[in-house]
Amino acid sequence: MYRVLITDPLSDQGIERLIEADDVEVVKKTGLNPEELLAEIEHADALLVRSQTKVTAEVIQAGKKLKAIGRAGVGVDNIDVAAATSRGVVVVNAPDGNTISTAEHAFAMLIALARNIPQAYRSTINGEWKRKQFVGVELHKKTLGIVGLGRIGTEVAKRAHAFGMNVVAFDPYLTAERAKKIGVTQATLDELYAQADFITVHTPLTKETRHLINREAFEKMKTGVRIVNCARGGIIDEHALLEAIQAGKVAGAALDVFEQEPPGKHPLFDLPQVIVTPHLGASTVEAQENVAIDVSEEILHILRGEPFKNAVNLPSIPVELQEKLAPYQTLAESLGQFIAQAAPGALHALTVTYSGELTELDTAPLTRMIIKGALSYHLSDVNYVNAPFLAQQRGVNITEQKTSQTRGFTNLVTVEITTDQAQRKVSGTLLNGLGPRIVKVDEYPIDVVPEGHLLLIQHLDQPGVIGRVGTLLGTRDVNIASMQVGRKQIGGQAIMMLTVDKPVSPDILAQLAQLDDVQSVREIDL
Ligand SMILES: NC(=O)C1=CN([C@@H]2O[C@H](COP(=O)(O)OP(=O)(O)OC[C@H]3O[C@@H](n4cnc5c(N)ncnc54)[C@H](O)[C@@H]3O)[C@@H](O)[C@H]2O)C=CC1
Ligand SMILES: O=C(O)CCC(=O)C(=O)O
Repeated sequence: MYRVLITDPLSDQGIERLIEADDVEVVKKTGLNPEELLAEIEHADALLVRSQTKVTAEVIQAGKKLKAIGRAGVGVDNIDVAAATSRGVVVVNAPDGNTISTAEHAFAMLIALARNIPQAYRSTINGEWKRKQFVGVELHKKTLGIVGLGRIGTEVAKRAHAFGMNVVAFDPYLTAERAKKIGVTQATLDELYAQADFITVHTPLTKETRHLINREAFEKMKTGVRIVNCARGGIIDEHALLEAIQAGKVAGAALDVFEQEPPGKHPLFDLPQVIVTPHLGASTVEAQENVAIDVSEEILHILRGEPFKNAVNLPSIPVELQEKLAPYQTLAESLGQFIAQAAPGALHALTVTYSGELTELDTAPLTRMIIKGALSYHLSDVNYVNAPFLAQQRGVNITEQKTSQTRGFTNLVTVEITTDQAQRKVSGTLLNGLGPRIVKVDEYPIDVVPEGHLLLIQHLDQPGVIGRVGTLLGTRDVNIASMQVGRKQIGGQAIMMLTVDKPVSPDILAQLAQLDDVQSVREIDL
């Protein structure tokens, strides 16, 4: 039974799938203080949050069983993703479910800002009738500058077109084709600042975007510009904004998000040109249901070991690619496990070479499986999420390459490692209908199913050696299920690969290594 802890208010309809799942126990505990959260997380297999819960490294560390953290929404700045990655915890979000709601909110803020709606409302209900004071401006024929043309920025652009606005956009990942398709003019930031009557930001908060809109940026803008931030507090330098409004450079600002949330009493709130909402972008019935459904499904997939798509700390893999790579996953992981056990010493470098039909595919996920397999021999707690991170942390040099040399196989994966004591190579293939096979160790051709208990014996190709190995194992009650011998030339170096029915004890391994013509013995458990 998986325990899923929910610590922020989520839509009840949205989490129905979790509640109804036979293998899940849902524990809802909102408003926990940090100590209570540390106590609760200890027993949780997954944690589900919105933006209130601060999922710190300490919380992740305390989650001994934690496998997944789900964010019902987009921004994961309340989660220490690096800490989750190093602990091998998958972080998933729900990036699509609140796009429309947030775009609509940004647009509502834009209109409210242009027409002074909140200020006029407050004045009117206070008994005033100040029609002259609240004269606004039209959006029609004005230029809207969008910084960040992702999901939400794009939806805002569509709405701006409906209002007859010209749209200029800056996004480092915006291509000319996409700009054309959306109907926006691609601009540099400086061009956008120089042209825009309204600016709305829709980027994540990153090192690059923190205080992107700062004093220098305001100086480059048109006098009378109006600014909207429904993305993340901190993208706009609030102090610089305050100065720019006081100086008359900025005519108004609409803010849904703040550097500190909740912001408490903020000097910006004393300015009549500033309108605010308490981080309401995603607060619609629809968005909350959508994100809760999406993230609940992702959590179920992760806990059940099924494919999932919205991981923040894993590269996203299109479903068609996942389907094509799925049959190779066992092969990849067992090649990693095999090679790590086949060579003594600390791993320094690992090179993976793909050939045949695999050269057509994005094989990065398979390399990740191979690294996971290789590291799991030396490290506990290594998984698909943290494997590359752990390898990098230990200075293991990972290389992935592709070659057209198929050596007669329709697909071939070769893993080569260098340790401080040895170099070894193993190649495997996926045989149609028969599953994974190890087809080569170093330069010796063999044909072995990569599973169970294996003995890899390096020896001289001399009469009697196979018999001596068989006799020793027989007298020590170790049954040999299969044996393969590979050699390059008669009487030269050779390898023997045996599949045995049970683990072999260290003293038997030592006796095997003492046999005449036997050079080395490695036990491999797959
Ligand atoms: N107020 C609220 O309640 C909500 C806020 N958000 C926030 O809105 C923001 C946008 O969300 P989405 O559109 O879903 O994300 P997205 O990932 O689809 O789009 C973000 C875009 O920003 C661009 N970008 C990144 N760095 C940039 C830079 N330095 N300059 C210009 N563009 C840059 C990216 O290329 C990307 O196209 C996020 O910060 C998210 O957390 C999202 C939902 C609700
Ligand atoms: O959960 C919320 O309402 C916040 C939504 C948000 O900011 C996001 O999805 O990035």
